[in-house]
Amino acid sequence: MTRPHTPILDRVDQPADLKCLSDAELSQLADDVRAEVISAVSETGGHLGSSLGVVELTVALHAVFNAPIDKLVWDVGHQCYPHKILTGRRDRIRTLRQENGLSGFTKRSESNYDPFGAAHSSTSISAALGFAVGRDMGQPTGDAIAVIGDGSISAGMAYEALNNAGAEGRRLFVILNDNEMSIAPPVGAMSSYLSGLYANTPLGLFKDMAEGFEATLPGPLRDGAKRARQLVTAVPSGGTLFEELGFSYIGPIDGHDMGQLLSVLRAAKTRSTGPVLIHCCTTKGKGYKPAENSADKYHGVAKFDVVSGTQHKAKPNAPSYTSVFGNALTFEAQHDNKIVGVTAAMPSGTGINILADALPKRVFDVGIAEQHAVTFAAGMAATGLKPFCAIYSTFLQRGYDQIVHDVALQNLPVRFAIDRAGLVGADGATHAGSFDIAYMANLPNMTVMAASDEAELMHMVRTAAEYDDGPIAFRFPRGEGRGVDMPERGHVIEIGKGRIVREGHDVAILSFGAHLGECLIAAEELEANGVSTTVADARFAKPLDRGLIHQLARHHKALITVEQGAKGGFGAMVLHDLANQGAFDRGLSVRTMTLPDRFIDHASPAAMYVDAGLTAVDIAATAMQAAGVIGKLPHLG
Ligand SMILES: Cc1ncc(C[n+]2csc(CCOP(=O)(O)OP(=O)(O)O)c2C)c(N)n1
Ligand SMILES: CC(=O)[C@@H](O)[C@H](O)COP(=O)(O)O
Ligand SMILES: [Mg+2]
Repeated sequence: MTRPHTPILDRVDQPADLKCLSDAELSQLADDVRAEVISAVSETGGHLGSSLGVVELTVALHAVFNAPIDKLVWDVGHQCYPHKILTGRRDRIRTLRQENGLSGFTKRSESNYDPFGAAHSSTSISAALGFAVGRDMGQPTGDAIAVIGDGSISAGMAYEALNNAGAEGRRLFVILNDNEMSIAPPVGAMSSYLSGLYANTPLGLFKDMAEGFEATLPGPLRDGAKRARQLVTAVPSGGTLFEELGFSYIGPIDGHDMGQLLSVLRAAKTRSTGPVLIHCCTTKGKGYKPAENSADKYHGVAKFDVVSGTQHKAKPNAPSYTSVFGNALTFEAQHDNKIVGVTAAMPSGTGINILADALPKRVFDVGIAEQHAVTFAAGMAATGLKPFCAIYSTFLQRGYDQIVHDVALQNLPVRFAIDRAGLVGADGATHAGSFDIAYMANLPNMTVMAASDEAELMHMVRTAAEYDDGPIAFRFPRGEGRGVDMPERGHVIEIGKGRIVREGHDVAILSFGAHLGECLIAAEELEANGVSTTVADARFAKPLDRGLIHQLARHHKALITVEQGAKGGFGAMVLHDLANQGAFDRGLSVRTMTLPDRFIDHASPAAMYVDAGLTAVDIAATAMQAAGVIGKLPHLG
């Protein structure tokens, strides 16, 4: 593959090297970095659009500030590829998101230029304020700079941080990277507010700032310039929300104009004593036409052809769980006008876009605001509506107190559609859906299901739609289904009832969720070793199918539970039940197979499950060991 010609970038190993470059060379460096990002991501896939949008900003920040003593905190971290290239990781940039390669996000263990890890949004201002306090209390820390996007600033945490930072009044820089995009076009009043801030101030008016900050400030009627001068003169005038919160506001500025960026950052660095917000306007996908022209601005892409922009996506063998969910929900909603869908800035990721296309008035995209999404759904449920709150397992963690306090405690029938359950692959540990079984199943009133295939998912959507007695959750993984036959419409499953999928008499494997396929493969291998194996699909972690568990416990030597989730989940529930029914007193041999008690690094999902010890071989080996059978696993080993 031809590598781009990058003469200036070739002279840069560390941010310190930028200090030797002229402003004109810094502009050329940005061009080189952009070419390198496009080339690298074409080979790895990843979050291209966001990274392309901050190329100039990244170069300017590293030219003006002094990382790693100054702390550059990237919100989400999905836009940090230019930062990685400039901070000693260029030699590994083509390993992005690959097994044993660079993470797709900032990660403390990867580089001391990543002072704070991320991947979930809206944490940067809080973390940067923490660094500012550390600095002021004598810790070896320089300036703290948070870079946060217009999508990410919609989350509650960002306001909690602005509120605190404004009151603290410490020197702190927040760069608002406003590209008028989240993953989807941004939603909400804050987004409109930000657009309004620069609607009447063409960015071109700030061009002169490239030649000198103070001397060339545009006229007094231009709000952004007025505020920039206010920073310089320290005369407060108020006006923007950020100023009301105690920040100096500068902007809007053109985030692709190196001259403007350098002037403003240098002035802010030299003069500010308190918190400053620099409103920087950028274009997601900047400088790569296929990205700029696409509806999602190439937010997240597969490997692609650089010339055409065509992505190399593998042909699916079965529909994705997400699309099965979206279609099933739409079908149910067409039959029940109380059903509504809620997403927190992930309409296509969750399949809620399918419902939105069919019934737009029945869908609510609340922005990146999972906590609000949950309580908002609870409010709707209290009126008799049937909200389906569709949130990835990992992001639902944000809304946990709301699940406990607003939903479960009040026994409100919110339906939680938990996508990306289990290990998700290239996004890695930050995005793994590891904990939801444990954190949902321990809640009074909550019903917890997991789909073992796409047909089961349809049944669970229907079951949830018709279940009104309290909150109910169903989880399903990222990616395609198992290719099973699907009904036209799901049927209602009896609450708390699992099913036997295969009958045997030595060992029972009780699967919860989408690892059923691996359990069935393991059963074949066990059979080949003379171990007759039952496989059951538990369907419910709560309420447990106690009758099924008793039956398996009584009629087998060993019982193995399998789940795509952390310890403390389904297996733990089964252990409690077995202990309390005295199964161990009768000598039953039990093993629980869960994700291990550690975070698993990014790789393909299959490789991550190997790392986790949750393959079909692992299941078969565990079952043989539990049953006291010595043998080999010829086909799998
Ligand atoms: C808590 C949380 N919810 C949802 C997401 C998924 N997510 C990742 S990036 C993103 C959009 C962020 O938009 P913005 O901050 O404007 O950055 P841009 O992608 O435009 O550069 C979303 C919704 C997340 N990472 N964290
Ligand atoms: C950065 C982020 O949080 C999202 O862009 C995420 O990577 C999307 O994941 P999916 O590809 O599984 O929708
Ligand atoms: Mg954005």
